[in-house]
Amino acid sequence: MTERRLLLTARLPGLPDVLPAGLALARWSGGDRGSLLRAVAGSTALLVTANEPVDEDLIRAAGPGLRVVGTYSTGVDHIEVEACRRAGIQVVTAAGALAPAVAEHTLGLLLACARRIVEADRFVRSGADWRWEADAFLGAQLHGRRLGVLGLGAIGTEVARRALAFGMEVHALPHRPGTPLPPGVIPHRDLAGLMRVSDFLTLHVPLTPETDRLIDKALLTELPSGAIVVNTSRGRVLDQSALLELLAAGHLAGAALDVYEDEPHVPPELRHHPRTVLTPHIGSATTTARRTMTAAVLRRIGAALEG
Ligand SMILES: NC(=O)C1=CN([C@@H]2O[C@H](COP(=O)(O)OP(=O)(O)OC[C@H]3O[C@@H](n4cnc5c(N)ncnc54)[C@H](O)[C@@H]3O)[C@@H](O)[C@H]2O)C=CC1
Ligand SMILES: O=CC(=O)O
Repeated sequence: MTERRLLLTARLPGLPDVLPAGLALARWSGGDRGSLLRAVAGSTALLVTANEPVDEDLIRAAGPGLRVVGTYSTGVDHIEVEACRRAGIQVVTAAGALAPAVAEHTLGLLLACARRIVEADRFVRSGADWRWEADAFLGAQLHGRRLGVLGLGAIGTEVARRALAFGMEVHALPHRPGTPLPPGVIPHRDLAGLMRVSDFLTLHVPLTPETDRLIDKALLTELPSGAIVVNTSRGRVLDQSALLELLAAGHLAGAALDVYEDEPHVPPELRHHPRTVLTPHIGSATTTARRTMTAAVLRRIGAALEG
């Protein structure tokens, strides 16, 4: 019997504990696309991260033995799911394991931006001479203010619950009309209406043809003046140039981003703006979430291979 091989493209926390039985592990140690195409040949299963697009070239390079592609993520926008389906390859994800971690990061970004924590931290570290002043580093309070949540799935719902606990008024747009929302969340009928009430806007939709640059300049302009935008979904859900324009014009007070249009490139205008808070796509980066993600995706790869 030929050996069944699982090719991994990354180091995964918690891996030695949870490897499915009957699979030999191979690791791609990084490099250019060509080296990944060579490494995948003959694999039965492939476990990628959101950094590695899974397209027809990769499927062809793997050969006919490839039966399952697992991704160490919730999002599948880097995977040509239809091409996998045509080739009889199942796609499994780490969904479900990371929503609390991403929700905590989202609230962390929101607080950091609204309360100017990163700016204030830089100021203290600069060694500047300071004393308490009544009008220094004035920021926006979350309590009593309105948060618009776009995408009320696993992560958006966790964010909404935490925001309600902070005393915020939480507004959202049900994806399908009539879908019940979590208790306490105020429903809207259209996106422009949601924008108009959002002192803070947080994005949690997957990147799909429908959501690609969904939040464009017209919608950003509908936000109240002084609004803050938080994005931990995918960079391309938001028109990044429009965001920059509205930040520069002062219509938006700030932006807190974990994801970017063209990762890992972050434009200088974003990096140098005093009211942006920027993290390098680390929404799910807690030890707990990452170990749970490893276990979840490997269990799903094992189950897919067992049929
Ligand atoms: N920054 C990070 O490290 C992470 C980012 N993500 C991103 O967050 C996204 C969401 O993750 P989950 O909440 O787990 O996914 P999910 O599938 O549970 O929720 C997505 C929700 O968005 C809704 N939706 C889709 N299109 C919509 C539209 N046009 N208008 C309104 N609602 C719409 C869906 O109905 C669903 O309720 C992922 O697809 C991924 O891109 C996920 C994990 C970590
Ligand atoms: O971006 C990360 C994911 O899990 O999706």
